[in-house]
Amino acid sequence: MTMTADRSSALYERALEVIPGGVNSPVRAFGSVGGTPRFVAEGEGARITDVDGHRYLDYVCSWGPLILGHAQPDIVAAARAALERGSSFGTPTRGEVELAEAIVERVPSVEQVRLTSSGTEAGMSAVRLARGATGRHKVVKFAGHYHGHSDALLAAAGSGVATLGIPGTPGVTEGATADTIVVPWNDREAVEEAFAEHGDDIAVLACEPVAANMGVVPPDEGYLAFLRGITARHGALLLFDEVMTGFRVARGGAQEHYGVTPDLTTFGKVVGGGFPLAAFGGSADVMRHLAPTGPVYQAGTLSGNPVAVAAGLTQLRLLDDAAYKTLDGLADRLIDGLANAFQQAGIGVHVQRCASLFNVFFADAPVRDFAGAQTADTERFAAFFRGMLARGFHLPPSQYEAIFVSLAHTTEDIDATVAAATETAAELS
Ligand SMILES: Cc1ncc(COP(=O)(O)O)c(C=O)c1O
Ligand SMILES: N[C@H](C=O)CCC(=O)O
Repeated sequence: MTMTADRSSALYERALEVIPGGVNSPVRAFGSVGGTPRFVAEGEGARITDVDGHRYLDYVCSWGPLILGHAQPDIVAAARAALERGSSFGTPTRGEVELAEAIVERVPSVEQVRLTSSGTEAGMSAVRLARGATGRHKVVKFAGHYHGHSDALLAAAGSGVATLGIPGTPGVTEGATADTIVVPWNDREAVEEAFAEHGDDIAVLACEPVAANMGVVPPDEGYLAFLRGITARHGALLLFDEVMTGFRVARGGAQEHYGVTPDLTTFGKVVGGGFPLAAFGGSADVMRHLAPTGPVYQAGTLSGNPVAVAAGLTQLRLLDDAAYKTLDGLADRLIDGLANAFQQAGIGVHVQRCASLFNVFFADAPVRDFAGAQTADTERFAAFFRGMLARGFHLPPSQYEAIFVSLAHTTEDIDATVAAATETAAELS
């Protein structure tokens, strides 16, 4: 069970000299679980191999995009063919139109869509558009929800901000968040109070329809419909950040799963097929405010990059109803197995989920909001993470993140994961 990580450690030492914290996104550091991040040499299907030659069953899947697994042959072929035709043109291509049509067809609330290179850009642009379209200033967001790292949305954020316990980010001025109102998730009264006080000036209420950057915390029954109602009554826009949930929890995302229609939606991860591509969209009436049609400026040198577009389009086309059924079935099997493993070990956990999006909270009670997530036992999560890594299972290195299964995982993989979790849980008890 002792695994040497000599080459990963050596690369990490080199990285620490030239890259802040040795990583290009904070969640990749093993900050809250201890040890050295594994430097990956290659991935295939559900597995990655690190530079020391160890193979891991991967449950990070690039933090969500790789819903079909690593180096999926159709995606590789589509990206390669696109690359051979040219990597970027800075002028429109057919693929962009086809990807926009594919999104619009799957997500009825979206009549028009603009492609960006990251979820952060999509969220930032959607908020700017909401402000421009309504002529209002304020944004309501939820504690523990993460919409990327643009200044106005970084207040009380989840993901790495939560993992590292960063209270507020230096460099984000008070002015930048002065119009951001943060409320607790699943709390109706707090939202009502925010609208009672600022209703005339709220441009947009943004949420992850399933919170998945503070662990996975689904909305209480009827909560999304409540948000739809109150925003509509006050003339504010409702923004669903479906960067995580889009094309994962259902073909049409969380809005299809819960039957609630937002005004604006952001996408990322799955829509880019593992390449830097994201998007935001909404009704034509709202989207017409964007330049060049309207005055709200938004742009990007590599937006709609043809290689990323080819990969994303191929991935979306492969995700039919049967694919989601299979994915949810794999998640069912894993979730049941994990719950049993911890029950046998006498360890209290709550495995929270929406479709195939889930995580394990070491907590006595279900988690409904960020404050609840913060009371879960992160030390125990870290010990579980280390036990699983040593057995060849690569989980996200934080309880504030979701665990991702892909269609490349097999039932045998899931059963092997459950067996490893059973051993690890027995060690923890
Ligand atoms: C829900 C959500 N929104 C936005 C983002 C930001 O996307 P990106 O990392 O591509 O900037 C992420 C992930 O990082 C996310 O999970
Ligand atoms: N939780 C983040 C997004 O989903 C993880 C990705 C990152 O920030 O690197």
